[in-house]
Amino acid sequence: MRVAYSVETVRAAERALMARVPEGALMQRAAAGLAAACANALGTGGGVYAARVVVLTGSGDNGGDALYAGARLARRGAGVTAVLLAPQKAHRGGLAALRAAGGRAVTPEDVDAVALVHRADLVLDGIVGIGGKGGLRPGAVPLAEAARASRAVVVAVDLPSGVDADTGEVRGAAVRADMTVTFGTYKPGLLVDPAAEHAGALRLVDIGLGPDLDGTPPALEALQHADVAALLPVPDAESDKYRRGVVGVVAGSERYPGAAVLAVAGALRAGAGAVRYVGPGAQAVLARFPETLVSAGPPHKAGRVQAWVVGPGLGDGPEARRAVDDVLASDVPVLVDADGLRLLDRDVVRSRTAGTVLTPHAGEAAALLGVAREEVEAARLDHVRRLAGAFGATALLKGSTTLVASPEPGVPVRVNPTGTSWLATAGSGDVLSGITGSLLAAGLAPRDAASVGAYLHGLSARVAAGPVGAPVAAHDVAAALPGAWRDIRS
Ligand SMILES: NC(=O)C1=CN([C@@H]2O[C@H](COP(=O)(O)OP(=O)(O)OC[C@H]3O[C@@H](n4cnc5c(N)ncnc54)[C@H](O)[C@@H]3O)[C@@H](O)[C@H]2O)[C@@H](O)CC1
Ligand SMILES: Nc1ncnc2c1ncn2[C@@H]1O[C@H](COP(=O)(O)OP(=O)(O)O)[C@@H](O)[C@H]1O
Ligand SMILES: [K+]
Repeated sequence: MRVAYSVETVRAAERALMARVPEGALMQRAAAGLAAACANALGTGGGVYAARVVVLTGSGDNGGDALYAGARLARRGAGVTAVLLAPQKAHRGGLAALRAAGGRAVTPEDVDAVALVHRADLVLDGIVGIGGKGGLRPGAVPLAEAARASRAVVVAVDLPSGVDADTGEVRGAAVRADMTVTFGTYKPGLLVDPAAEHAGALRLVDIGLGPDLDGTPPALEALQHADVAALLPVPDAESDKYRRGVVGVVAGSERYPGAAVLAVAGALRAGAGAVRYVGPGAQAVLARFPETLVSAGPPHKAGRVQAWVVGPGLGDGPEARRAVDDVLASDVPVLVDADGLRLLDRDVVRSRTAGTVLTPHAGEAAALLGVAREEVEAARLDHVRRLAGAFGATALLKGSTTLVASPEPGVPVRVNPTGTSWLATAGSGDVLSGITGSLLAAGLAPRDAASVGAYLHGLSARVAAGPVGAPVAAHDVAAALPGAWRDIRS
């Protein structure tokens, strides 16, 4: 499991650790890891010797880390120039170390710092770290823009400056890095868009915080292969199709029969022993998947299921509404997606005794919360938590960096590490609904079903798109599920 802790938790752990180690030790550990990562990045170009390194230096310890790392690179022969954005407040020890190693420090008033950045091989962003508030100050903006436009490798120190470490929000100008070297633990903002998109590749440097973080719940967690492998429902010798779980799918309409086919496609390959389909798309479903058990009539007459999926392509007529009410009245877990989200009654969801999983994209989440779509996209972590709290349900917010929040406060949000923007294709959400519903039917808890569902879905899309990347259709994602499943279990 990859975990991210809030700034408050990081600060407390750092205080505890600092009390036990010599003064400055943590910063040296950070700087050593940072310099090694920079040397590595330069190694793929011309190497450290004679490389032109510019250190964008702010007023806090983030600048201190960057200056000490700059000193280490200077000792290995790099030409290092620190651009001091707040000359009076630049970290004294770091500055002295840089000068002693043969580096120099300038201010944007003395020199054309933008031109320096344009000529650099490597730019270290030590403007601001976990102490940052808001976007970049105006003085730093042209330098951040120049770094992005230049050929230099841009390495952010701890965080790309200007992004919010706790929320993943970017409320102003921010550095865009090729790589972020972060210290002690990941911060939530490094894993959640839009901030995550600014971070580039992530490197974690161990500074010894582990023991002081243990025992505090992280703010965010990301499953990895081993975690998912442990959760996947695998049949044993005693299994039969009913014990593996039966998932009911209420999806599709005369107008959108394809949504039914895609939801069933996901459900069939995600662990349940059987799939029941209820709705007007039965013919289309059977033509493609003869193994589906289809029935007409209301869902509660379809036979026993261990979980329902309701919503994809359902339309919003009276029958669709009745189907949503019918399913929500059941005593088994229910996943509500797409049109179902427009038809559900919040109080009904809140009063359910079995689990409910809501799977909106940003637009649907915005409608459920009565806010603008842009607000949800700008503050995904905040809104997924609000959604789960408001509906007393597990909320899976789709999009780049899909998030899963539980209704109980204090439970870490899960962020999905798989996925690809090739998934932004019509119908791929229907496949996700089927997968996640199938996992619910197989007995996974709502939070596990939603996060494992997103993981499988994202991995399947990567498998389907291939290592170089190519357009995939939603049915390709469903077809790639067995390959993703095998990859996780191998
Ligand atoms: N505390 C520790 O033990 C360690 C801290 N480390 C480093 O220290 C950093 C935190 O240092 P600080 O607490 O000094 O905080 P920062 O260096 O992140 O920033 C604080 C300073 O930046 C200014 N500032 C705030 N928002 C700004 C903005 N938007 N634009 C420009 N300036 C802004 C503040 O006025 C303040 O002077 C971490 O991110 C990490 O890089 C590491 O050395 C590891 C150990
Ligand atoms: N830019 C992106 N990067 C990664 N995944 C994405 C991106 N855009 C969309 N997706 C994923 O694609 C799927 C689209 O689902 P959805 O919006 O419901 O579409 P549809 O209703 O057409 O099925 C979701 O799983 C979502 O997380
Ligand atoms: K930074």
